[in-house]
Amino acid sequence: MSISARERIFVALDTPDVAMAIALASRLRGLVGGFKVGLEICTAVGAPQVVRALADVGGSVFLDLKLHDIPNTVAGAVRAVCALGPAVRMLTLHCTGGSAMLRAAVVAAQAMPQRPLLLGVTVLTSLDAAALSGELQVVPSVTEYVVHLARMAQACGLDGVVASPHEVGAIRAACPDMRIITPGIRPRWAAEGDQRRVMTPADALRAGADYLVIGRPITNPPPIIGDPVAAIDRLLAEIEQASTMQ
Ligand SMILES: O=c1ccn([C@@H]2O[C@H](COP(=O)(O)O)[C@@H](O)[C@H]2O)c(=O)[nH]1
Repeated sequence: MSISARERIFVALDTPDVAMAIALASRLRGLVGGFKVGLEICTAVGAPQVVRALADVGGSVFLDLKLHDIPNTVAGAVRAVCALGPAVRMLTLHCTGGSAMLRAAVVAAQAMPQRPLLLGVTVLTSLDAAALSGELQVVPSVTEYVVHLARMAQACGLDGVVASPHEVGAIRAACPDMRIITPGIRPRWAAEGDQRRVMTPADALRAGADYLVIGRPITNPPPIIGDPVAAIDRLLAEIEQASTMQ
């Protein structure tokens, strides 16, 4: 069954205010595929509270905790997330935690009655080639390193990876069965901000991304666009227009 562009969008609810996040999710439910919650709101109020509140709204939850610790600790955190129930559809962990950590996460999840998809974060979309080769001293190119991490994630049993849209083609060629989730999505009318490896929603979907994570362009759109609902309408119109021009 093919998935619509709308269903491929997860809105990043980056706020410490759970009431505000839930109000926005209630407004946007049905217009997008689901909601991504991460470090800001989960640190402010706790992941269980956030997940339960979003589940009450009826939203599908992408829990972007970016777990990165020793295998035993990550396994425990994965079990705790699994216990939150089926509302959590996806969970992230950093590939750079290494294969022992990734395998421990998979084993822990598989032992639970239900589990979310486990996604490995490759190279953060806020990093560019200069940061990777300079301050982080990573020798391969961004794409080579992302593909290396994706292959490792696949070998460890993860379900997919998080990467920039620029690496989707290379990941797809190396790991055809892995789901690919792309943040770093910027329509032409939205500010890049701290993101570095960005692409428009239409181009990211054309590149083959399975899901797009979009935060500020929807939650805080520029005045010429209007409010979050108008931003989604505009994004979808641009995706539709690009597909008819192909
Ligand atoms: O490499 C990554 C991994 C995760 N993210 C998260 O996605 C959203 C993007 O929000 P925008 O406002 O659209 O920039 C945010 O929650 C990040 O934590 C990412 O950007 N890059």
